[in-house]
Amino acid sequence: MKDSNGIAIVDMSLSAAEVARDISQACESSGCFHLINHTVPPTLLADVMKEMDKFFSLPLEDKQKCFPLNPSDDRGYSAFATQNIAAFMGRRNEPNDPVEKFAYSSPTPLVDAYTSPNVWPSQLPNFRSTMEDYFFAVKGLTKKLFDLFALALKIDPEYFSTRTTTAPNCVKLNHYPAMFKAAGRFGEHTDSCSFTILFIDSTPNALKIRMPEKQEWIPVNPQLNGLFVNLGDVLQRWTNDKWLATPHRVDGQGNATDRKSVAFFVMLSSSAEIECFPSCVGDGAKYEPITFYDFVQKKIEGLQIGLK
Ligand SMILES: O=C(O)CCC(=O)C(=O)O
Ligand SMILES: [Fe+2]
Repeated sequence: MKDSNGIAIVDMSLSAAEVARDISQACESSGCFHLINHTVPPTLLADVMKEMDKFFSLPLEDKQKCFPLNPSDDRGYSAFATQNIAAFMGRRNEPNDPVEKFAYSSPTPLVDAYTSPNVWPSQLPNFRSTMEDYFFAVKGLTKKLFDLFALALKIDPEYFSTRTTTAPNCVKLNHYPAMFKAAGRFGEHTDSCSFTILFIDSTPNALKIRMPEKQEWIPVNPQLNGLFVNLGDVLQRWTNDKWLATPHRVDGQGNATDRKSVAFFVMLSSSAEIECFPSCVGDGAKYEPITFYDFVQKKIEGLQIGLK
């Protein structure tokens, strides 16, 4: 099944074998798919949007009380236009992204080199519990997806669980205020994690992915109560480029409306080695094994990452 723009729709109510087949086709051809009939309740999705609205509507000084204790921690509030995804991807001359964010990680403390403490607003009685419920609901979905990936790739499902025990999965709430000019909202990038589960609002033609075949940018318009999954660099590397990390960006269309999205980045434990799956090595692995921690550090430093 595909949407009107040709993006795969994976229906989780089908049999595991059928879902694994559809995921496999989508990941090989574009690295992304809509997910419908997943396990995250629509009422929770609606509550997340409601609480986000309340948070981003707070006066700036209240949001600033949620700055992380250590400024380099990716937690709590990041003010409007203070981050630059293009620089992270090695492009130095693009403006900061016109977005403000709130980031948090697992409600249960983890011992992992990437973990830093969550920060919560004190003014909103339901914000923290809603976001924690969302974390656990999506975490449960990631476990199901990992099992389906294992089926699709003919590997032991334990492969993923042993490498994600202390993974500092991170949720980012993104708020793009309305703007009356046609500037892009979030620059082109691939995510540095294994995969991302995105929950986007209904602003049309904002998020775009680049389809590998014709290199054209295709809009991602959400399915009703659906989620959108895009693979990150780690799954591409794990699969020796059989599955693709999807380049994506948020365009200026729809800028006249306020836009919100929620990204759940599915990470690995920092010390986990990323090594090509035996079932994908074929004529030889293209990449050296590397720990997840080193992989991300090297991406930040803009280095070639262990290409053979
Ligand atoms: O806002 C969006 O739809 C995409 C955000 C995104 O790509 C990211 O946070 O990595
Ligand atoms: Fe992204």
